Amino acid sequence: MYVDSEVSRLRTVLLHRPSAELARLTPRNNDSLLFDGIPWVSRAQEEHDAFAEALRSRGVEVLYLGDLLAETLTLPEARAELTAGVLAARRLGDSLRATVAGYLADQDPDRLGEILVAGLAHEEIKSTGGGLVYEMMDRHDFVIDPLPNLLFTRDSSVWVRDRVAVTSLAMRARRRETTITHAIYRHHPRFAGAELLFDPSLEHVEGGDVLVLAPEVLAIGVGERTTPAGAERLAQRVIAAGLAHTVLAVPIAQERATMHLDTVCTMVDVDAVVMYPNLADSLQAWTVTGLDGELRVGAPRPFLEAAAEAMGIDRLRVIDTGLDPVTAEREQWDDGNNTLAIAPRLCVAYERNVETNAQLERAGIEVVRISGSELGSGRGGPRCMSCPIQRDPLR
Ligand SMILES: NC(=[NH2+])NCCC[C@H](N)C(=O)O
Repeated sequence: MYVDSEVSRLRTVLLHRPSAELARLTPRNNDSLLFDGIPWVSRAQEEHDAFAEALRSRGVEVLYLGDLLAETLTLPEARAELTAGVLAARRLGDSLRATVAGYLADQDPDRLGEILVAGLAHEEIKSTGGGLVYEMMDRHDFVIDPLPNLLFTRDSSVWVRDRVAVTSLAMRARRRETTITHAIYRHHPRFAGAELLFDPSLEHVEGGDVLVLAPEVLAIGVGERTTPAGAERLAQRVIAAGLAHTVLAVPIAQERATMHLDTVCTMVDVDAVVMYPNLADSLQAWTVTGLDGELRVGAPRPFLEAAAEAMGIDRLRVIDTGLDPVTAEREQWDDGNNTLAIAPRLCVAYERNVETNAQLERAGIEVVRISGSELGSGRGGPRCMSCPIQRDPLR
């Protein structure tokens, strides 16, 4: 387990193959579950399988969150922890909580894992003892909420060198995701000895906001999901642990279109980014460094300048997608700027962003195109859907 850049050769990645949790989405709940549409589940799975295959065929080991979860649930301690995470929901009340506890106790690890991800509807359990909460619920109400955004494995954990930050997700619909990543990293033998850098009880930070620009240099977007306090806390942790010398806190608009820094900017080479042209010139950064155990905060300056200086390069190149503002806005919305680098100058992108991809290729970046007509309805691209666990060291 080791990640010290966004672009060096990718060896191992964590993905989540979407499944029954997507079938929980309806026009009544899709907004609160952070989807913009109702995906066709089997097509979304096909698209996701093609994404995984594109990575495997280029030598990347793909780990699936669902498999790791089922394996983790064979361990009694992990099982108890994950079950407790679900039962803690206050809205259950005592009698329904006891019913759900009994139901979960009867499930084998595979099925329990599925339930933790896909949730549980009222009609799927029978309460013998009645209870006011059970009686007053609609049969389609969720006793356990589904986690359709688990698809975006980027957000619930981040590796920085050999440590993992289990994040603190801001949106209610996603909070429980980190009980799963936390349990996997704490208990699964594959991650034995991994030290936790951050945990979900801390201030809000989401992985889509965290970019490892270069060894010891992080950029953290601050907006709808990551708060200034979250950025400060993560900066303090990585600097104190000697994992970074500089952290750039980058304000982004608190809007759905730009929910994470990686929706407007991702790296495609050791010194190049693809960036939403409508804000390439206006992005700013606060530079956070450490001195004698204290954090020092510099005055805000242009992001590209601050980044290049921290990275020790002359210039951070912006691949100029040359797009007119309307095309740029459309392709940004469809995650055109959300690429996943497999190696320097080799990235995965959604095929639908025709113009952005063409410009990337003109700039010498090889683009592996995947389809995302269904996957994209959750508003996330290849970077959002992947959590790199192992990359070759950059230098
Ligand atoms: N790293 C990312 N940009 N992730 C995208 C997450 C999309 C997800 N539907 C959400 O709203 O949270």
